[in-house]
Amino acid sequence: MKHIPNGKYKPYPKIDLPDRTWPDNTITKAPRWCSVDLRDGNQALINPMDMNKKLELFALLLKLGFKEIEVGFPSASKIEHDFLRKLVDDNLIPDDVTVQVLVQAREHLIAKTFKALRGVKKATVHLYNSTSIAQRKIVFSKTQEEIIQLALDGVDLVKKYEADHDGKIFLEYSPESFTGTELEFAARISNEVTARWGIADDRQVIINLPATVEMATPNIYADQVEWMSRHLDNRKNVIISTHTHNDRGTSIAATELALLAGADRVEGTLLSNGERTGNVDIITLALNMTTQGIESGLDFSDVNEVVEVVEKVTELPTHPRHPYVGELVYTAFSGSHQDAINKGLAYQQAKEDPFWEVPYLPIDPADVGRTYESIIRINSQSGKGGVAYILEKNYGYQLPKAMHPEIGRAVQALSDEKGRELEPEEILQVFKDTYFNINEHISFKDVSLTSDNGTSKCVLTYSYNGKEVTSEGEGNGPIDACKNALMKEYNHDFTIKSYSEHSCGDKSTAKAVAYIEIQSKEVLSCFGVGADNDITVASIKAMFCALNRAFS
Ligand SMILES: CC(=O)SCCNC(=O)CCNC(=O)[C@H](O)C(C)(C)COP(=O)(O)OP(=O)(O)OC[C@H]1O[C@@H](n2cnc3c(N)ncnc32)[C@H](O)[C@@H]1OP(=O)(O)O
Ligand SMILES: CC(C)C(=O)C(=O)O
Ligand SMILES: [Mg+2]
Repeated sequence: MKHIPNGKYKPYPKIDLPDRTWPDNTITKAPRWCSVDLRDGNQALINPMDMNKKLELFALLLKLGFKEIEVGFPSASKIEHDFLRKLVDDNLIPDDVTVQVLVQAREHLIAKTFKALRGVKKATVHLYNSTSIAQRKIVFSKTQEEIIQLALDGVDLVKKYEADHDGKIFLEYSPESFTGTELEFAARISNEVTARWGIADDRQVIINLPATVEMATPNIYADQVEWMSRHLDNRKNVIISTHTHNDRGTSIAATELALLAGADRVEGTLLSNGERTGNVDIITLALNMTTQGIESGLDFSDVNEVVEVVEKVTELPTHPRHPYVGELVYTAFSGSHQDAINKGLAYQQAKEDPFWEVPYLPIDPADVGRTYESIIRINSQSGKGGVAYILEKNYGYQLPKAMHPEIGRAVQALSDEKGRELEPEEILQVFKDTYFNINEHISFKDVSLTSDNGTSKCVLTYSYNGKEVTSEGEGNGPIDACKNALMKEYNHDFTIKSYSEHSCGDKSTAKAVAYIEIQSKEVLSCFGVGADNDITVASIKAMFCALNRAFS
């Protein structure tokens, strides 16, 4: 690895909180959710959304159940302004939804923001300024006092425009780049902001603690949130909000631990769209709660629709392994996983208690609008159980368990040869080639059967080495009678080791399928399959199939 100069990177300091309580807590209820897709998500896009895309995403967010939606930065550009106006003018904001707008502590921007908010019944004005050591020094060249003054000037301006606004205004304040800010300073500026706003029981304030850049392990963020929770004045009227980014890949963990540490509200996006590595993914957070039996308050019962809309408006693809929604997350390729899922699904279906205990699947795919059909796919890592599953679920063949290794080997030979995943049709073709499209030294032609006092009698016609033969036989059942008829001419001795049958298809197209396993001196086990409208004929065909496979 390239040499990195000593001291270029430094460890993030520990938080002095020896009596931290969050490690002993558990999440028992959902937080207040706020989507920032239309703002943080949008500002990070190669092509920011146009009006139609914003409207489509807004409609989706409402459908999912969001009650707080950051709709943009209306003072930033015409489209941001026009979108908010469109929502207001076309009456698209439901009464129980609060729209949120982001703004800097600058008068002309706050003035424009309130102009755009005209007619909004309930809005959160989200005021931010960076408080981090680096930004104070590099971007603003301001002292702590000057940065506090900047924030307080912003609060004064919001109050000034609030007075003329016909509707309810809530204040959200973000000490932006919180994770790069000394905790004492973050608490001080937040307390000055809430006091200047006039925090009270009927005038609560959202203090958002952004991991604008994720800089440390998630336990550190939890410590910071607990520390702030203890140091914020009038805590009962402060809504502590999280806003995590995913620079270190742990935004989900950081948010969950922050909830343990006392956060009340979560800002995030769908599928993690947002600056750089993205904002925290609300789908994952919410469905993590669902899998713990907690009502998330959001409806992710059709994740495919969510993915479709988000991919369309962001023009970004979704990783196939994205938690809960990726194309491959309800699919198992490897044999032991397939076997366990297969058994687990059967077990789950058979029991009355709803507790979900299917191995390898932390959530029932049906609960998020995904199907069982795609669960098991076949490649060279797959086992016999997966092959049997595909043949049963897709084509109705219920292969006896003892037959699984035989067909499993045939399918694996093909996937090894192809070096890729096999489609269900290719697996069916292997099945047909193995049991139906085979060389025949002996083939079934016709049978007539009678029964007399428990004895079956048959007249069996078949061709053997090119010659047509008709012979009679008796036995304790039709198959036994046919076997005895056959043995008068056929020169391979064999016994029938196992037999099973089932019907396949719906009433109008149903046919019988039979499986016969034979054994002889030369062959320990060989299966044959037969299908016919008549179950007895299907069984005889299965016997002929087994003989052809064993002795051709
Ligand atoms: C972490 C986040 O996601 S924060 C949100 C970031 N989102 C965006 O920036 C998207 C929308 N932003 C924009 O369109 C533009 O930046 C605007 C319209 C807001 C402002 O545009 P402009 O004034 O033309 O340019 P710009 O953003 O570069 O302004 C920088 C100035 O604002 C100051 N500034 C930056 N943030 C703030 C703030 N929160 N409060 C007050 N002043 C601020 C800077 O110190 C700088 O001051 P200087 O000109 O004295 O050096
Ligand atoms: C505006 C703020 C909250 C933000 O997006 C961030 O800090 O990441
Ligand atoms: Mg952000």
